[in-house]
Amino acid sequence: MNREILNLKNLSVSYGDINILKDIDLSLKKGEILGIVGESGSGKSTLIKSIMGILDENASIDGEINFEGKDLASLSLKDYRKIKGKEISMIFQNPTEYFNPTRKISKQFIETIRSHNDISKQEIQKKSINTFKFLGLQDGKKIWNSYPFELSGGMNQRVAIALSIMLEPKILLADEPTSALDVTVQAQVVKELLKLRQKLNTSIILVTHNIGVASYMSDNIGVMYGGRIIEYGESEELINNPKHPYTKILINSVPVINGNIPNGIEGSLPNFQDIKEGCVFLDRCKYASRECKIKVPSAKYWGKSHWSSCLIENEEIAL
Ligand SMILES: Nc1ncnc2c1ncn2[C@@H]1O[C@H](COP(=O)(O)OP(=O)(O)OP(=O)(O)O)[C@@H](O)[C@H]1O
Repeated sequence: MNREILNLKNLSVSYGDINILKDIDLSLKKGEILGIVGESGSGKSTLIKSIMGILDENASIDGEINFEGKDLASLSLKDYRKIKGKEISMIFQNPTEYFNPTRKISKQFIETIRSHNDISKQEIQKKSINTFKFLGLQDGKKIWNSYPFELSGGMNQRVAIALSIMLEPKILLADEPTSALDVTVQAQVVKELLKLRQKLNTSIILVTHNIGVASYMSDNIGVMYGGRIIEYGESEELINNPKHPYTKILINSVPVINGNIPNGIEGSLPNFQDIKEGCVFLDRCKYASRECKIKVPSAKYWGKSHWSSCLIENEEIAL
């Protein structure tokens, strides 16, 4: 059994007076890929930014982020900096957030790697070109000497992935890593992330709005709604046997080749400032009862690790 590498306990995050993440409990094992799915605005980025220690200045954090025996939420910025980028690294949705457009790739790699490790420029160049190759980028020398604007979006994303794995992080946080790319490049990036896990046993948290991508890649999936995890389980089990009405809607909204075009998801997420008591999915749930208005559902277990938080008896919820 692989050991646990990250454990979030009662993690809550607020921006000013507005609470966004509420009581998140999650665990990640060595070599595990955990998918976090939900619509835009459900709090997915806030979750991984809090693990990476890059929340905006107006954010406050409560609860624990335990990484190899240290609670990251209580570390000083200086100690956090030693971990982030090296032991925990992140791939952004848009590689332009990563690179400075006016500086060559080589300079940016050397600077980032040297801020953590004392290795020579030649060694960094050699390792970078090998990492480019590992990610299917053949012309490594040319890329090394390029500016980001000279590379395509797909190439930039893979070079950004190369930089984030150069120091062989134990955890890789991937925030919609494929959504800015065209479909063929998306498939390549997904394959490379899987290869990375296979080669280095890296643990990955993959944030995506696409439950199809999450189910293909992840061992376990957490479904996020209104800043809460509302269902969690082993991927295949969760996809084949969803329990929360929102998970069922999300699964039905995935386009199927040669199948019906899904209708999308009716309604919109609640405003965070309006979430008070009761179930967070209340306004969009056609099964909601009076009890759902006043009671926050606790986790109901359907198997060893599969749980959902919903008060409605599951037989009543049609797929
Ligand atoms: N610095 C901030 N100050 C105030 N509110 C913020 C800040 N950053 C994010 N939010 C709010 O937090 C909520 C959750 O945003 P978040 O980006 O985590 O969601 P998301 O699920 O990742 O969405 P997306 O897929 O669009 O990135 C949103 O309502 C957003 O407006």
